[in-house]
Amino acid sequence: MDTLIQIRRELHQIPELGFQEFKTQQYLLNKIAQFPQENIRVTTWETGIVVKIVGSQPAKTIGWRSDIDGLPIVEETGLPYSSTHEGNMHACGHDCHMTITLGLVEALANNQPKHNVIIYFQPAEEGPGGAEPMLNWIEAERPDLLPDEIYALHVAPEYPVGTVATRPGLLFANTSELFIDLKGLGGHAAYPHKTRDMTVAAANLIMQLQTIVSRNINPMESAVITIGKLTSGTVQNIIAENARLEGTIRTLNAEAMADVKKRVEAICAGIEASFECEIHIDYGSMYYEVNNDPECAKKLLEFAEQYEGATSYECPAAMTGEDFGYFLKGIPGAMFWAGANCDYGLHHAKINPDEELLSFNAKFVEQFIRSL
Ligand SMILES: CC(=O)N[C@@H](CCC[C@H](N)C(=O)O)C(=O)O
Repeated sequence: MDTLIQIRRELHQIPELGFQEFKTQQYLLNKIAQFPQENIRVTTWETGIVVKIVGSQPAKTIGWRSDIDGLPIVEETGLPYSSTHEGNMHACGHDCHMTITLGLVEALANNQPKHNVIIYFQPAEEGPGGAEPMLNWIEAERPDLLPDEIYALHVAPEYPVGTVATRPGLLFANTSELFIDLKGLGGHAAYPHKTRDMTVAAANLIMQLQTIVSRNINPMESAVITIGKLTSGTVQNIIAENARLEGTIRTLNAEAMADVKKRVEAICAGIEASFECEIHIDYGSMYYEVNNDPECAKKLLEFAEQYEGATSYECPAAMTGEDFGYFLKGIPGAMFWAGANCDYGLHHAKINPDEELLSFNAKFVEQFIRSL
């Protein structure tokens, strides 16, 4: 079996949530230790790793970032190399991102690049966010690990393998997590008039939250409010004293995010009054938008145009979030969608990327970095 496919399958079996990527970190360190070490400097931070490859005649430093965490999803692919961590799955392709990046490190370790290259294996992209604290550590303690420009990819199930899709400017949205706790008064299912039912309050709240996008956001702009999880009550014949909504907000700019949050708070105040309950809102972690440097995005698209087997595509922006946005806030660079050709989308329990994407992108990224 192709080495990269084997690596991807091994990583696929050990998905770990943000800042718990202990086995993943050890796996990556073991692999990196097998590559020629002369030009490699390895540093760890939390569950992440930074690898510096020293260039032969460095005039600049190029960065490449891979995220490393999995998601809390029960895998349903039925694959023989399914997750062995029950309840967790690499359902966002980070197993592929890590594999491609290991392929890149190996190639650069074997054949020294001209410029310095710094590789970031970054924890906790799905949450609570590893990029911002990793960058804070680098800026405070290891400024020598800051690159002059930086790139990253994300698998895209909807595109064929070989697709390199990106755009100058905004690629991914601003995000904010959203956790809402409701507290009322529980009691016997047969005596609703003596209780304050939080299942009914939560149901009303969800429906009212959906009016923010349809009634408060300018139709010429865009926003998303998704409640991905609702928990309420304890058993079928007790009225729920507590309920909790867990979701995410997506907008195309920071101002729209502030406007949406104002409406969330106003609607919650209304629910408190009408259902006689207490509501607590927690915005969890927020990700800065992924805003590609126009020149860097152009370089990627132009390189893909002339690269054999690649399809260069200037794609529309998406409401996905990515804490790679924090890297791009201070460093010019770009992210691209890498075609993964599969039937199920990101965050689905049956997602199964076409493994052809591994060797294609490992080579593509290596050649692109050498071209800079
Ligand atoms: C590429 C991707 O799917 N990223 C995640 C990032 C999640 C950020 C945060 N936990 C949130 O939900 O707001 C995404 O869901 O877009």
